[in-house]
Amino acid sequence: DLRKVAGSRWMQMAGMTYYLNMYTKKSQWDKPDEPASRDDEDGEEAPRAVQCSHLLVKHSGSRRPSSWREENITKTKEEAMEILAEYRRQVVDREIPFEELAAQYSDCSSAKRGGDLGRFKRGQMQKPFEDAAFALKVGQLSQIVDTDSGVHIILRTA
Ligand SMILES: N=C(N)NCCC[C@H](NC(=O)[C@@H]1CCC/C1=C/[C@H](COP(=O)(O)O)NC=O)C(N)=O
Repeated sequence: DLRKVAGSRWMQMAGMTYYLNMYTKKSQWDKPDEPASRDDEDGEEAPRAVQCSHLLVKHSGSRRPSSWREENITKTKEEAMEILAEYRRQVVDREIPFEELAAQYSDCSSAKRGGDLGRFKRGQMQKPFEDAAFALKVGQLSQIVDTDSGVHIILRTA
């Protein structure tokens, strides 16, 4: 019954007939026959907390279209995406270190720390950011991530 399954950190989603591993956030149709494991498919343990740096480019649709860099941010979301895609290319092609670009161009106050947000657990950051961050391996750079703050690239550092 549900309690026994849930007790083993699997959760049957109400009304649906699939099971969610509360550690890895992976879901499956068939009822699990053993307690949920922390390890995901490639044996990596699902982290409880991650440390990330990010480079945020805000736009006119951002929840707070203002930053230390620019009092009143009016660029469109499309323009922000183009700008951020170029920053991402410079990082991938190792033209400029991530920290340097974040320090100079990120619209988040974390720019002062090269984009470092410190360690955080699930439940602290906006969901799209959290999901992207927790899917990264240490040292990996995300694709462009869209939140109410604007558009970001995320580097997992620990
Ligand atoms: N725990 C740490 N270090 N700080 C608390 C973070 C709170 C969290 N923030 C975010 O989710 C945005 C997206 C990822 C980073 C982030 C930074 C925002 C972006 O700028 P804003 O849209 O706020 O002007 N600036 C600060 O909060 C939230 N739940 O709103």
